[in-house]
Amino acid sequence: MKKEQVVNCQFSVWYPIFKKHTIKSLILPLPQNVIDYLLDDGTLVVSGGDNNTQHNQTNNSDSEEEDVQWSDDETTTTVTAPEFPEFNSKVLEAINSLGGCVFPKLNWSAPRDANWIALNSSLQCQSLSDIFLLFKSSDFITHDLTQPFLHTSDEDSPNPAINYELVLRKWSELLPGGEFRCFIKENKLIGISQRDYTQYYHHISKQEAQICHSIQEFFSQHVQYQFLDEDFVLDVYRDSWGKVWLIDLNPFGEVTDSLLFTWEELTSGNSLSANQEEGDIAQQEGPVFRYTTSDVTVQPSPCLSYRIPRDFVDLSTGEDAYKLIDFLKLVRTTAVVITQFKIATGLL
Ligand SMILES: Nc1ncnc2c1ncn2[C@@H]1O[C@H](COP(=O)(O)OP(=O)(O)OP(=O)(O)O)[C@@H](O)[C@H]1O
Repeated sequence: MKKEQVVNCQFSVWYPIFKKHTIKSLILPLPQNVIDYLLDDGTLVVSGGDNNTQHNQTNNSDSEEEDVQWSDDETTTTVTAPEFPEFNSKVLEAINSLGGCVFPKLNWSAPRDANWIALNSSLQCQSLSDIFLLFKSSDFITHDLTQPFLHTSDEDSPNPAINYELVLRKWSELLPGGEFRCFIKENKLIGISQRDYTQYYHHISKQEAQICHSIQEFFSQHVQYQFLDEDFVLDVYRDSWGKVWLIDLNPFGEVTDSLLFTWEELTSGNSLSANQEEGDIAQQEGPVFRYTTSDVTVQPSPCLSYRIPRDFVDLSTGEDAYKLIDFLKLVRTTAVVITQFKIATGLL
């Protein structure tokens, strides 16, 4: 996978090409001070309260009296949030024009690994502070900002310049059983995988031929030969009427999860073979379709390890589990207390 392929898979590159077949979205350039804020480790976020403000902590506060001590770490204290009034009003305007609820992304990634931190445990956002809370808690967002060209084969060539963007997509309730990932090589659809392979969906085994056919048709009518590259990965959604929508476009390579395939299989040049464990239909000249066929093969969710910091995952067994639960309760209570304090004192 070359750097150019990563550049081409940015939202702002593929969205104009496939606008008619995907969820309505708006793209806002991300100002440098917002990027700096997102990358600043010493700054924490407390969610809640007013939709227009975020509540954070930075170093070197001038307003010590208003501070709330949040941690023992001397470098981290609670102070008035940095404000980005101009950017904030652009974001709110965009959110309103998309119906009031959005799904946020950066150039490539959504903060899928951080939904556990949101009060509603969802990526649904109604304000800039909702977005900041998710972005600042997400390794996927940090990856976009700091190492977007990881796993590229031309790593010695200079990195292309990236204009960072906030992508706001109209919130849509997507049923996980309707999501599929398609692997396109040399402009041919070679493989389709159930996106959420951790679950068994009865309707997929019942309708495998129709699903495969509708995705193939969508691909050949609307996608094939339309994109800048001939190798890429497409995420699609088949709604309850059988209509297929484009959800996302990703680079064809290690940086993208190959789900029920392996990258070795996908890149070897050999035709994909049937897999005994998962549903797997191969039509002549058609893609191989893999899905989970029974509860027996169900696997743990790939995002499980992101819900809480890794050290806490280790703590979560044995007698230390109680300490972990107490700690998490304390974190949440502290966040609520800080928010209530700020509301009471007019800081929010
Ligand atoms: N507009 C939306 N409204 C609600 N949920 C959405 C929306 N867009 C995407 N999702 C959900 O979020 C998931 C991740 O979205 P998306 O593929 O855009 O993120 P990503 O970070 O690029 O993921 P990946 O790197 O795996 O491609 C989707 O599989 C879908 O379940």
